[in-house]
Amino acid sequence: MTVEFWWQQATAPLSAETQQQALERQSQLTKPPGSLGQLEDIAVAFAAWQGQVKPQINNPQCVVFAGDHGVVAQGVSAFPQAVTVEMLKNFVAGGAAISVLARFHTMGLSVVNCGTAFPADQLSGVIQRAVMSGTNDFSQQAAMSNTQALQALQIGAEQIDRLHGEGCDLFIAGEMGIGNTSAASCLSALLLKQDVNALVGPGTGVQGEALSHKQQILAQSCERARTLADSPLAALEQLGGLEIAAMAGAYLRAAQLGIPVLVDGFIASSAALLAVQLNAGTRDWMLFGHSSAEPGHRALLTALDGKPLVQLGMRLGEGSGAAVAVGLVQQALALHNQMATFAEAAVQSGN
Ligand SMILES: Cc1cc2ncn([C@H]3O[C@H](COP(=O)(O)O)[C@@H](O)[C@H]3O)c2cc1C
Ligand SMILES: O=C(O)c1cccnc1
Repeated sequence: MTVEFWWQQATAPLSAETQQQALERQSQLTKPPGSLGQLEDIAVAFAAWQGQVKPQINNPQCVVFAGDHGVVAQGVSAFPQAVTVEMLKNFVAGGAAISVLARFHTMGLSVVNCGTAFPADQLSGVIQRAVMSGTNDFSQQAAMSNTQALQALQIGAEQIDRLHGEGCDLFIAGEMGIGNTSAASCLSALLLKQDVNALVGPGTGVQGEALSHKQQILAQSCERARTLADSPLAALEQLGGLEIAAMAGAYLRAAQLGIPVLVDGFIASSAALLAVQLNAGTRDWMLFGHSSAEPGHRALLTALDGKPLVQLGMRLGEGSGAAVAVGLVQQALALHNQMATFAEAAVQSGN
């Protein structure tokens, strides 16, 4: 295959040898085979990723990518657009949900401005990478140009290059952007070739007539873009978001550099599907943190064949659903690494 774009380069290989050795170790631990369920699968996956029979996570990192959405002019969110930048301040000040969870798990947290409608360039502690002042209103025209889409994908890759240099061994992409359930719904509809109305949900709390209005605007937007979006990249340009593009770029580069990712909810999974459609090998490096209450998430998880670790009725984004699952991943590795074998504990094994 000719490589036209950076994301088409091969993703990192998995170690079949340490995967096999980890499976054998699981069969020798003092428990009935399979009794730790998905926790066993996580440990074996990390063994294959790290090329170590006893894998460890020492440096988990979360990056929240922020971007605004022109389509909010159509009244598709329950909150005003100014909240995107207001929340950027809150992330840095330590008061947002993801700030608390990052502290709780001793996980690094970075915040990247990919392009907001209100000024954010003076905010200290925010990595400034604005591509444009929020996307165009995609009910009327393409959300972004091809050049802007490529730039936004690159923002995510650049963050992974930085974190790889710092020894990151588990990555979470979070997002903030009023209106981004609309972008995620439309992008997913095109990528899944599904009716957008099956994917649209309340987001920040849009209900009743306002939800019908959101559905109508998003159906019109998909109709406008359908013939123009003849590739995953074109779908991103037509109906995506800057932060969604950056998340996809981050997933793509993480898979190339061999960093496992824990995917968050609906928005993150739309970026994950985009990444997998741009390079199928990206899927090999993904775990799924939770099942979001946003209805469209189920279709994305099905398409990605992802088994979420928890279902808590969360519908926040920011990377929060993946962050709560970090503790489960850490427990899976602790059990795998520290449990005694039948021989060590002098316990009789089954037949
Ligand atoms: C205070 C606040 C904090 C948030 N943190 C994440 N989101 C989430 O809600 C937004 C998407 O929902 P919609 O498409 O309905 O606007 C995104 O910013 C997402 O990250 C938030 C939303 C609000 C209001
Ligand atoms: O699941 C998500 O990512 C989500 C759901 C609602 C609002 N914001 C994000």
